[in-house]
Amino acid sequence: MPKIIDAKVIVTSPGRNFVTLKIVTQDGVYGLGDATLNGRELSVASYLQDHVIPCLIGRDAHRIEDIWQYLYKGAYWRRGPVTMSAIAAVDTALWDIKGKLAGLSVYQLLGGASRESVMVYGHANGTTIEDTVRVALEYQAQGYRAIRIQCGVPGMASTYGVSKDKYFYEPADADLPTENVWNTSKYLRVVPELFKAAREALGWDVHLLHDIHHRLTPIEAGRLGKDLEPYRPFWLEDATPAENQEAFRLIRQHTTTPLAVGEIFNSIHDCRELIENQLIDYIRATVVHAGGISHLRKIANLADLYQVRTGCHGATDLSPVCMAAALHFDLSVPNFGVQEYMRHTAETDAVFPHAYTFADGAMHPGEAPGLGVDIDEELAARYEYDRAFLPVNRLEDGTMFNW
Ligand SMILES: O=C(O)C(=O)C[C@H](O)[C@H](O)CO
Ligand SMILES: [Mg+2]
Repeated sequence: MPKIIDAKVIVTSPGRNFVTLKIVTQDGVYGLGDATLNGRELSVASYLQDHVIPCLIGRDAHRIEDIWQYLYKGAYWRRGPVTMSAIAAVDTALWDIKGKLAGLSVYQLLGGASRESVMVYGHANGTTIEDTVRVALEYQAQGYRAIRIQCGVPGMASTYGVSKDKYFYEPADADLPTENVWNTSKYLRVVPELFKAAREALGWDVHLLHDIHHRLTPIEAGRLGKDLEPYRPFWLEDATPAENQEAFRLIRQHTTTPLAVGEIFNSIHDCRELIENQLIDYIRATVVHAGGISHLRKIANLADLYQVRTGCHGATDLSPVCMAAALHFDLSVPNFGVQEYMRHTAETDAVFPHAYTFADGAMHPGEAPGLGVDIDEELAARYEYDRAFLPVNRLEDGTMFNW
């Protein structure tokens, strides 16, 4: 058996923080797993270092499911982003090892390709509608078939999804949380105008997506969904906070605009009712925050029964290790929908050399055995951890709100 003889956590910050688990087997084969939890990185690093790694040594790296169950049931304290990101890192690293030992890429182990490549969506953002449309046109010219559009809201100094750089969006921007201000009615006025302008400029052969980032009540989301129907959005994401899964029923009753949710979910139980009651169209849970490839497959299998498709989170805080794992998963699952793709910086790509590629608006994980992604540890060591928080959001009267 490929016995696990060593494991370590690598924290590096090539432009932003990443936590990576490296598991080494007795014959020198190693696997990588992403464990990055944006703004709370060191909690997962400690969970792995102090509580998981000691339990891995001596185990058979081939027994992925058994180790998953051991860490999940064995901890007694189930679920939660820290626990599930740590388990995800182990799971991902073990799939990487299994692929390397078999001489097969992970998607082959998952049943092989269900499609030739996976459609991705890029992020077009700008402070004005015109800026956003201009950037979206650039994405379209680069071959993207799906584009997320976000723009600034007149009268508000900042809003989610709008950055200074037109290509790189990095919300974890300060060593203490930045405070943003929010006004729902101003926002609700601008989004239909953005979609109208985007359809006029880009035409109808491109999918348009939008992220509400948990900021509306169900009835407000229903109204926005209805207002956007003439422009046929691909999806509206995170319309309302999803702790109460039932909340999506109200949105559903008012609009046929497809709904996506789940980037902050970490367990199948976070989305079971949403899926079984067909209250959503796309599930956005991802490898690193939802228990790894093994658990995400269970979510996708449940979703498939209800014609809910996948749309994995893929922001820059998910490292290239997670991106590779997501692409293997996307290529193999029958009910794939779309994959989010925010390019990493050149510094990040240098630390994590990878086999995945982008062409014509789609990506492929490549044929390298395992995940097809590595870490340059010497280079990684040059980028020290740099504390960074996600912003917080307040209403104009100072009330704490959803970011
Ligand atoms: O990519 C998205 O859809 C996001 O909403 C990005 C998140 O805000 C980001 O990943 C938080 O860490
Ligand atoms: Mg989102």
